[in-house]
Amino acid sequence: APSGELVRGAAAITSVHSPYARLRPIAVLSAERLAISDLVAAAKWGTGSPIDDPVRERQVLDAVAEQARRLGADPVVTVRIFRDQIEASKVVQRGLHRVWDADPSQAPTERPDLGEVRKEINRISGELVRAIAGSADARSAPSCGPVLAAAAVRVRHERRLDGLHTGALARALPSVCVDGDGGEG
Ligand SMILES: C=C(O[C@@H]1C=C(C(=O)O)C=C[C@H]1O)C(=O)O
Repeated sequence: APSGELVRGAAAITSVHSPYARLRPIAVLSAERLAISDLVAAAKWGTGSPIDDPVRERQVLDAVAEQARRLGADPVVTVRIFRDQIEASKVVQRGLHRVWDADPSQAPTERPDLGEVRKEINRISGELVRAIAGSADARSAPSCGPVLAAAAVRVRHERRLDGLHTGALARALPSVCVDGDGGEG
């Protein structure tokens, strides 16, 4: 039989309370938000709608701040993380538009409705606010950076992310850990 120590070690890794279990959903939801950004890019392609939409960004940031407050989480930290999520979405959109400009045969032939796509973004953003609110301990632990990086690598492999989406995922995450680039430290 495995030693008690081994069992406790495995339990610590697989527990829903482990730092990995707390941080992995942030990486997963960030990757999902970036996958939806492909649809945002398709919705805007050929319409003249700009990739940067500061009015919509303000709405997104105000909404997540309010959700964080309702959950008793820190709205300032939540907004900081979402500024990176938005930048990452624009990395994906610009990258795809560049590819489609260079080779129009790769461009989407159907145009999704931007309003519908944004409803999906809102849903994922709400889940992400919950994941942020539930991970305060893991985000302030010294292990946060390495654990989050491990989660991102795993998501990259599971979802077979291409270079564009891998780079964008890295752009989405630097403020998640309290001592990350966006932190006060
Ligand atoms: C995703 C969009 O593109 C950009 C990114 C946003 C986001 O990540 O929420 C919001 C507005 C745009 O600047 C969008 O227009 O909905």
